[in-house]
Amino acid sequence: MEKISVAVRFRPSIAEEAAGERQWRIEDNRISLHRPLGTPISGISFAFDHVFEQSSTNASVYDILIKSIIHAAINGFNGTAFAYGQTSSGKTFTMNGSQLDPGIIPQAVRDIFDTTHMITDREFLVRVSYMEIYNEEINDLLSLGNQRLPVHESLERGVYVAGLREEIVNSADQVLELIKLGEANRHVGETNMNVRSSRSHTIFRMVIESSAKDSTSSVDAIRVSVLNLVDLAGSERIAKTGAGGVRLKEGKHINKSLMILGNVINKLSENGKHRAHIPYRDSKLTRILQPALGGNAKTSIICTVAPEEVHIEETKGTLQFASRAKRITNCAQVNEVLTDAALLKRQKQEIEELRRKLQGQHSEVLEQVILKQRNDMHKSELEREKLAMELQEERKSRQALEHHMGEQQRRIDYLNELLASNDARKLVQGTIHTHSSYEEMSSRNCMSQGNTFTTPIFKAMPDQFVVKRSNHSKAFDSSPLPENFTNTANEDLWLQLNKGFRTDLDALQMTPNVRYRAAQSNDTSIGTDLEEWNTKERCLNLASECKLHALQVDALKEQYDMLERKYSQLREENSSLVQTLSNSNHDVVVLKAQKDELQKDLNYEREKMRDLKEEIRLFGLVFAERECLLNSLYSKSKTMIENFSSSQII
Ligand SMILES: Nc1ncnc2c1ncn2[C@@H]1O[C@H](COP(=O)(O)OP(=O)(O)OP(=O)(O)O)[C@@H](O)[C@H]1O
Repeated sequence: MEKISVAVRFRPSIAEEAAGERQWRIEDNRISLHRPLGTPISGISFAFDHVFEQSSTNASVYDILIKSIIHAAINGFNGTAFAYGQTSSGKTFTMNGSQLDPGIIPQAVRDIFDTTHMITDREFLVRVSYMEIYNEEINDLLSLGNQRLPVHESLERGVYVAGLREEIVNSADQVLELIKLGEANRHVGETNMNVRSSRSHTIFRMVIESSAKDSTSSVDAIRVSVLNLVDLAGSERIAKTGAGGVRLKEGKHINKSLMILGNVINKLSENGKHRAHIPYRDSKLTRILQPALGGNAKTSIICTVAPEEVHIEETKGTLQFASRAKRITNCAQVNEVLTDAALLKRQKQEIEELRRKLQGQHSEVLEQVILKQRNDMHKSELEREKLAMELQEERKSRQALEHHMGEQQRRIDYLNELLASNDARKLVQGTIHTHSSYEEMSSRNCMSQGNTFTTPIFKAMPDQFVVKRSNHSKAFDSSPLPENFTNTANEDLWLQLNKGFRTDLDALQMTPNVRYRAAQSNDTSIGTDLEEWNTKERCLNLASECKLHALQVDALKEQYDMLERKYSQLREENSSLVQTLSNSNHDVVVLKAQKDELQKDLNYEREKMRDLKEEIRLFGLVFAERECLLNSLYSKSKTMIENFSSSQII
């Protein structure tokens, strides 16, 4: 068990400090508020793991607070670092930094690649993703088409965002390019407080998998760690940011999710014994950060604050949040995976084989080929996963619809049965003529009543309340309550009562243009008629609802078929990728054989050259010997000739 490490960072003051203002003072990682005259204000003093002054750099924040988490992540521990604070207090500056003073994210990326390159006995696979939570919806910052992604949970993967693009990477520069792309897609906007205010929470995620290089056994564990670097949107006072319209809506979502984060931290900071339910599920942010808050991760929070007097209340709020966060304990452990959940494990054999064969041959180019193939394989895996999920959803909604339709059908059957028994009863009583539709029934009723239509009585009605249509319809300006208000109403009366609301009269047109008379409450056939009428109408409604559902089912079936097609297309693509991979394996084998042949020829030539050299050397030796012999013969004969000539002269 270890505590979350919490630091506070003051951003440089924007305004000149005026005399007579309260001030924050920093002493040995303790922050306290002082009166203008310098005396401390009691009760406003906080201690943290570290406090960074206004002049601090991102490099020092990284070294003191973040580096250990990054190194632990390389060794298999989950890690999270996030920046929390009011708007314009320097969160984005801390996470992203500037050209001159790179922030935590670029420093972490460089550190990861520098460190993993130095570890020679392990092989690493790093993948990255980048998402934002904007107005409580998750968007993929690396793929614009991936919006409103769902959060899922599984035993193997824990809480994860389904369908998020993940890129396998092998250099810091490559990751920094991806971050640039993501930054361009992030929601930012201008407020009174910040010209480039982050309007969403962003989570930059790196998954680091590693395995021992010399391990050949397929049951060896692979370490998988997840590193989240989070730049939260800033809490804001709507009055201060001057937000309206879109900004206001964003601000409400931001404040709400930060409030839920605060709730989670409050609950976690309570004494373990009395700890209540932790509301992780109340927001997407807390759900995704769940392992970082009271779970299996090493976590650092950097709380950024503004030093100005005008922000004292917000700063106090941030410091209180930070104090509570300091009490949270996490339980981080190395994550070792034995199943196929590790990507490295799934890809390892093929890639290893390829790499072994390609060793020494244009290695940079071939590394790129391997990386591309890794990414293609991973992408098609993700795509397949997404499609499988969509298929499952479709299946569920189809099942639900079919179930619903079945229910409707049962209800229709039941109602038909009811009707049939009702008809039978009436036949026995001899009071009903056969009819097959609602219209028939209506006309039968009209005819059987002469020129009058018996309307059912639901409650006790006042005598006979009769509506009579006249042929003219005029709009009236006022509706004085008629003095002679009787039980008989004609259109004029309706118009007076409704201030000329014609819609009511239009509705009345649905009934035959005849004089109506309310039925007497003692008419015994009315109850049955009403039941029959209602039943028929419900039948008609249900039938049309069924038709609609059938249409929906057809559309869903089509969509389902389309998804199936897409799924099988992807499978094909995947198998063609595997085929390409095996082709390139084959090419590598051929290349290697050619190289071996050439090597053999070269060796043969070398040997020949050595023999020739030896021959030349021997020849040189013989030549020198002969030359020596000749020289001595020459000098001997020369001496002899001289001797001979001198003996002749004497
Ligand atoms: N430590 C710092 N050193 C230099 N400049 C800083 C520092 N912190 C913040 N700033 C500057 O202050 C301004 C606001 O900072 P930033 O955008 O990082 O705030 P924020 O907390 O991310 O705001 P929001 O929540 O609105 O997105 C920026 O211009 C940034 O460059």
